[in-house]
Parts: sequence; C-alpha cells; structure tokens
Amino acid sequence: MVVPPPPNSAKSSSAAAASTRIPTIDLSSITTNRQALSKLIVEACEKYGFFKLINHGIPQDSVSRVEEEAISFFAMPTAEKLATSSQNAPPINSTTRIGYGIRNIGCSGDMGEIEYLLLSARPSSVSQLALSLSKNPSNFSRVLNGYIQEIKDVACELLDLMAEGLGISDTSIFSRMILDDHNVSLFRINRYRPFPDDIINHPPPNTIGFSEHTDPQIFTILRSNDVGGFHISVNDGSWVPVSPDPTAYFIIIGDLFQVLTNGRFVNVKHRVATNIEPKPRMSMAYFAAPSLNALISPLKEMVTSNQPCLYKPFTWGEYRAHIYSLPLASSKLDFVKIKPN
Ligand SMILES: O=C(O)CCC(=O)C(=O)O
Ligand SMILES: [Fe+2]
Repeated sequence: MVVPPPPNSAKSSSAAAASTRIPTIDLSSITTNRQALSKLIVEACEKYGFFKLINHGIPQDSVSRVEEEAISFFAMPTAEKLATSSQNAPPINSTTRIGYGIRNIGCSGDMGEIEYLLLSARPSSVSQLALSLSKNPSNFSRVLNGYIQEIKDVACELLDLMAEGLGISDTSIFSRMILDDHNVSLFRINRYRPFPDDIINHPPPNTIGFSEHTDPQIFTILRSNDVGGFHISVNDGSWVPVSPDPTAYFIIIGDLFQVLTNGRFVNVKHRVATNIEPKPRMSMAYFAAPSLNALISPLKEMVTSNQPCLYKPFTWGEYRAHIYSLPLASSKLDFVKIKPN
C-alpha cells in the first residue's frame, strides 16, 4: 500500500500536523503497483525533496549490528577515538578526513554538538579503516560492509523507480552512477551528545547538532534511533520536525539530483537540533555519489521550452572541491546556475 501525503495545508505551526505532511512510501507495493509507486516517489521529490520509506526489506538485525559496533566505538575515550583518525586517513578535502570527527562539521568553521565516524562506502576502504577503529576488525568490516551493500541495493531500486516516474527512457541512468567502480559514496554515523546532567532540564534553546544545509550528493538514505531532533525545511520556509522512526528510512534529495532533473527534484534543507532528550541521537547516513569525473548536467528529457536548462555542466569532482570551501548553510548550487541574460 502506498500512503500519499495529505494535501499541503496552509502553514501549520503544530509540530504534529506538520509531521504528517511528510510523504510515506511503502516499498512493498513495488511488485504489484510499480508505476503508481514511481509516480508517488517523484511527487514527493518534487514537492518536498524528502520522503519516509517503509517496508524497505532491510532486516532490523543488520541495523542493530551496525548500531552495536557504533555504540562500542563511541564509548571509547575521546583521546582514543581521535587517535584512530591518523593524518594518513584519506582526505576528502583540506579539513575533512575519513574517520572520526568531533564538533567540526564543515570547512568554514561550522560546529555542532556532534561526533561522527565518516567512512568511504567502498568495502576495501571500510576493511582498511576497521583495523584502527575496532578491536575486532573482521567483524566490524563484515557488519558494516554487509549493511552498506543492503542500503546500496535499496538506493539503486529507488533511483530506477525515480527515473521511471520521471519518464526517462534510460531507467538505470541514476543507479549506474552509484554502481560505477569509482563512485565516492560515503557512509556516516552521527552521534549527538546528550547534555550533561546538570543542564539537561534547562538546555539552551535549539542547541545545534548539525546546522542547516543541503546534502551535495545525489541523495541520502538516513536512519536514526528513536531520538528526535531532525527537521526539514518546507517550501514556505518553515521548519518541520520529523518524528524519529527506527524502523524506517528517510530519503533526502541532494544538490546533484536537483541539477540532473533540471530543478524538478528539490534539494531539501535540513538540520538537527539537540535540545530535547537525555539519550543521544544516533543516525546513519548513506550519501549516494557518482565518480569524481562524472559529468553532471540536466538530463535532456528534463529540459523543455517551458523549463529551459538551469545549470551549466560540471564534474562532481569540481563541484565537491568548490562546495567544501563554503559555509554549510550557503546556496551551493549558485556556483553552477546559468544566470539569465
Ligand atoms: O544526523 C542526522 O539526522 C542528519 C545528519 C545529516 O544531515 C548529515 O550527516 O548530512
Ligand atoms: Fe545532511
């Protein structure tokens, strides 16, 4: 069954009402109603750049095993965690490295009440890093690589459905990007630290875990434990809290998808506030990305006389190098927008 979003009621300030506006896609109807499902997914990506995915087929056991590895990693003393991120870890740019990080969430001084483990989604890279991260590296890499493969399979299924729903003749055009041997997809585990006991009852309002941003990749598949704090920005500019659901995934459209679809899919702004619960929020995000030399431009089917081409062509490598020098909240796509004469 597919649960369509209720009509977009005028600006509602009620968190509960706002939360119900988030479209829910039930992947179990893929065999019985593929076409209708693909249309609903496209509608959600056009309207919100975001949807909740249920009945995705990823076993809860796989998720729990990753969570256990993450919990034991984060339980280590900070000095030990910092020591795992040697200067030899592969840099993504001048300030972000694969491995453990704390508070620093950008290259322009963005800070948050967060610690994280950033991994390349490549199995050989996970296995290599496991040697410094875990006392049982073979178990760590088996658990992480197994889970990342399951997420990647769902990602490919969704990308094909999106291409179908958009009416693109080459329906594997998006999934091939992330299946490319040189794709630079990432997997990140975020832990938002709870407040110390003495201030837990009076936390500073809207303390930021992860400040507002769009994800630069194609899309992100996010899952969290049962602790809230995640918000998305909707078209009218208001922030909508997303109720946590550890059994579901949340799909976040990124900058590249907005370009590939010539603006039909929207790159949704999101953020995490950590001002509510004593338990830490823990989330896991798979960032689906192509290879660095992939040429990104609006697909020809997406460019029409009514919707002229909005973006110049660029490679993912060029875009990634550019945006990592910008503050997290900046409008990164301005860099590639075609300016009207
Ligand atoms: O931790 C979350 O819930 C969201 C994190 C996020 O937006 C990110 O890692 O890009
Ligand atoms: Fe994000």
